[in-house]
Amino acid sequence: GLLDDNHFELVHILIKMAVSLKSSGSFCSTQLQWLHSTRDRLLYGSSHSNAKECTCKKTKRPAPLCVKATSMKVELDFNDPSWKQKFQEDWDKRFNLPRITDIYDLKPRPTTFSLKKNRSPAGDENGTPMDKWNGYVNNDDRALLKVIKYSSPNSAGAECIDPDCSWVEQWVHRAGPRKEIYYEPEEVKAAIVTCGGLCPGLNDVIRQIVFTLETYGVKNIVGIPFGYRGFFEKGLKEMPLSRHLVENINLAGGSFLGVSRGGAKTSEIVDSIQARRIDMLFVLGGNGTHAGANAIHEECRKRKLKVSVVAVPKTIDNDILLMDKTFGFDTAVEEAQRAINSAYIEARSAYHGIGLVKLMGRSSGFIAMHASLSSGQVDVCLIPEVPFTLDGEYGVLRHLEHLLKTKGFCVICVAEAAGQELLQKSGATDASGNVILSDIGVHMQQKIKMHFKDIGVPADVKYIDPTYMVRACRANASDAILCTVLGQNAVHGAFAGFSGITSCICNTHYVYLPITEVITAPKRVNPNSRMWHRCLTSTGQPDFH
Ligand SMILES: Nc1ncnc2c1ncn2[C@@H]1O[C@H](COP(=O)(O)OP(=O)(O)OP(=O)(O)O)[C@@H](O)[C@H]1O
Ligand SMILES: O=P(O)(O)OC[C@H]1O[C@](O)(CO)[C@@H](O)[C@@H]1O
Ligand SMILES: [Mg+2]
Repeated sequence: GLLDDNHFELVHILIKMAVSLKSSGSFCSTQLQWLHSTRDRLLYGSSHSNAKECTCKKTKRPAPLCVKATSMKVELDFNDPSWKQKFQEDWDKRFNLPRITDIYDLKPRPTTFSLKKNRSPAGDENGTPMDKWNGYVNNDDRALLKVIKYSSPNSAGAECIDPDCSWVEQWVHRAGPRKEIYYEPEEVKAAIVTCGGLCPGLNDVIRQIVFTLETYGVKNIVGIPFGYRGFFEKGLKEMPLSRHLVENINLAGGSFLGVSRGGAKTSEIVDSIQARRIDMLFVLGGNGTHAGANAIHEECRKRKLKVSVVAVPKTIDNDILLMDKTFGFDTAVEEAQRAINSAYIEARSAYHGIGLVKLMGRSSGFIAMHASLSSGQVDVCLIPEVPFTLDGEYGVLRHLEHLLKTKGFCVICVAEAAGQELLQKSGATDASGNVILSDIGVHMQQKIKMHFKDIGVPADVKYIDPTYMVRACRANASDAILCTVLGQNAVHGAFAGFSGITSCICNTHYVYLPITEVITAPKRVNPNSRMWHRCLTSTGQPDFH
């Protein structure tokens, strides 16, 4: 809070000093982290680390010179030779999966899930005993979350734990069917609910959850209509689901069950879960939905209910932490680049044509960045993580003048959350409490028209806002596969007795993460990442400030 733009150079020098001073033992490990986040704040207007001010126990330095990462339960001192071990112990605790056996003394039973048909109780048709069959995932199986060893904090996109960027293994739990399960399938009632905005692939996940539940032998499967609202709104009836009913739902976009925002009252939802005798709840949604799912899981624990709450991360925005991507993102990008292509054709065919496309993304610029990269037709990509100015010598408008002069036309892709600081805030929120953003697309359209009128240069502005078209379609092939795997794994996770987890893909492997670890903040594009740099290489745009 004490630093402003003039101090950027100072912070930079301090970072360099901190790295060289670390061996002297006088520097608290987390001070470096704070310096990095301060530099990010000065550079990008926001911090990219989850650092929060605190007091360093070791050096007793006053805040804010010592910080503790919000996600870390222990404070690390990198001069302590055992810091790595402490980090890993803390990591294992954080990523340990909550289980129903944490509150119940339950005995598991052999799984009913098997891909081997016609087996005898003692073994399969070839005489192989079932316990030798290796189609199951062991509870001790792990996948590595990060695989790059950065040699310096200055490496592109570096995510370092200590100033040396030491290699520290960060293991997460592998997803999949276990040999032993904690529910009698015949007695299980399973429910599925889809919350938040629409997203391609919702129906694919619902369908796979139903298929997999039936494979275990579950007979009682229901859909909760219209998101969390379906738990307590009078007149909304649960929908019985079966393989037969959901067989073809993946052929259409949207949600077979309906979605909604707002109205999440955890205690009423859990009252309803109890009254309906639901044993497993599968929750499909984004950040807000995951926070809701975790609250339901915690409330079930408090009431000592044997209920497994398993989430599947859905959002076209791709803004959920730690995972490679959320389902629906790929399809949204594919649809978005169609809009860019139309803008390109319009701009290319007009005299001094300027194509402008606004793309969704409540907190992050992932759709805009990826659609710009995939289309290859964008000259200027603007995302919320990278501040820009429209006016002035280094502003976007001056660059558009240059583009019209040099190539005769241009295409701009702007993320809906970009440049909000340039607009008047409405202060309004939606039913879930999400801020309703001001319209950067319309603002830019007007500014561009006015600017070229003022300087007396003709410009033909074509504005495209594809909004709901990018998310109301059915999943493409890669999303359909992702949905299939995540949906099946969600069911395996519930039968394995986990609750308060999400089924996702990390570093190309399918894993379970505790929900608590993915809801601390929305995931955002790192302006230091190679991906953003690739986007800049592709568009050829300069810095706009
Ligand atoms: N912190 C929270 N605790 C409990 N419930 C929440 C919380 N935040 C949001 N919810 C509930 O979760 C549901 C979905 O939230 P939201 O509308 O923000 O969508 P989302 O899951 O983030 O998906 P999208 O990516 O479409 O925005 C809503 O019913 C909302 O009331
Ligand atoms: O208009 P709705 O349905 O509330 O949703 C709009 C928001 O939902 C998303 O599609 C997903 O979070 C955002 O990109 C967008 O800001
Ligand atoms: Mg949300």
